[in-house]
Amino acid sequence: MNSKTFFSLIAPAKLNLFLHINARRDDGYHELETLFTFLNFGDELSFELTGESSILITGDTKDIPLEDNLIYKAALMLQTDTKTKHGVKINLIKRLPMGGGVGGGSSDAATTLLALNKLWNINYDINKLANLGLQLGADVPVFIRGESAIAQGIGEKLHRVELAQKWYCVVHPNQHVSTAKIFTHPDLKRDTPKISGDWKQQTLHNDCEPLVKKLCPEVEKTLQWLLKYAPSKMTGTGSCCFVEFDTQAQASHVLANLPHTWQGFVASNANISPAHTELTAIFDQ
Ligand SMILES: C[C@](O)(CO)[C@H](O)COP(=O)(O)OP(=O)(O)OC[C@H]1O[C@@H](n2ccc(N)nc2=O)[C@H](O)[C@@H]1O
Ligand SMILES: Nc1ncnc2c1ncn2[C@@H]1O[C@H](COP(=O)(O)OP(=O)(O)OP(=O)(O)O)[C@@H](O)[C@H]1O
Repeated sequence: MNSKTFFSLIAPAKLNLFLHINARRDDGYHELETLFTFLNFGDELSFELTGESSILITGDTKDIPLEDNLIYKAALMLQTDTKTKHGVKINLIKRLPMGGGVGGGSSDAATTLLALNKLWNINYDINKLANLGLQLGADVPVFIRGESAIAQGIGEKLHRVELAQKWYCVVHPNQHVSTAKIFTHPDLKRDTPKISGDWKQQTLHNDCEPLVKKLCPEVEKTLQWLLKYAPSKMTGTGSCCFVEFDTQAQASHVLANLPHTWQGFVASNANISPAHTELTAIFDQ
């Protein structure tokens, strides 16, 4: 089979290394400042040109109705926008916890847009794809652009940053936290001042963490447990928590001791999204 009409791509996890909420806008969305890094771990999507115009999704779609699945929504959006006659069969292997704050749904959507842009020969530039992606979720543009970045605005204004390579042990406390529920909660802290000067010199934190700990004691327990090994943090609106190390061995040691009630994984971070690295290897070499 032709490797350009049938190929697999990762939809990597992201971590928010910090997340400051500065204000609430009139439309309910929040102005924030957050540092995104990508992990070398994620869902796996395969794309096959079928010769028909339908969009078929198979694999670990769990109980998400087709019309709500961000993979389907992304494919349909691109098909409608371009009026292409092409269709696709997409298979999903799900490894990222849903509602875990590691951006699984957004990353699936971004990988779908990046892949179909090539498979259907559309050739939209990254700006156009990122603008389309933003309609699917605030986190989609960073996955489309594929560079570790500080995000501002509602998450769509991205400033590229270079981060040192680290190893992370990411723990999912078996809790699903709804992003919308956290952002609409009256107790969410929404007034952290915008960072002025070099962000590396500042005290950085996640404004969602105190509220999620209060609403979800299992997250509090996870953060406490991880503290035995290193300073622990929560990503996004939770529920995943993580610790950072210089070596794989240190991160793997934490995972090896993880209580059985929780799941976790170990991964290094990447300044370029592994989805982009894989796509370049398929199409540009
Ligand atoms: C918190 C983060 O995970 C940080 O990476 C993201 O900003 C959330 O991104 P996302 O999951 O793609 O979010 P969306 O699907 O666009 O929005 C989910 C819900 O979160 C709230 N939301 C999201 C992003 C933002 N900047 N302000 C918000 O208030 C809105 O209530 C929205 O209804
Ligand atoms: N392909 C998909 N994969 C995961 N979730 C999906 C998908 N399609 C739709 N969703 C819906 O999106 C919701 C959020 O999923 P996601 O895994 O992106 O959450 P998250 O990791 O908390 O994201 P974020 O950090 O962006 O808030 C899920 O609860 C699910 O109902």
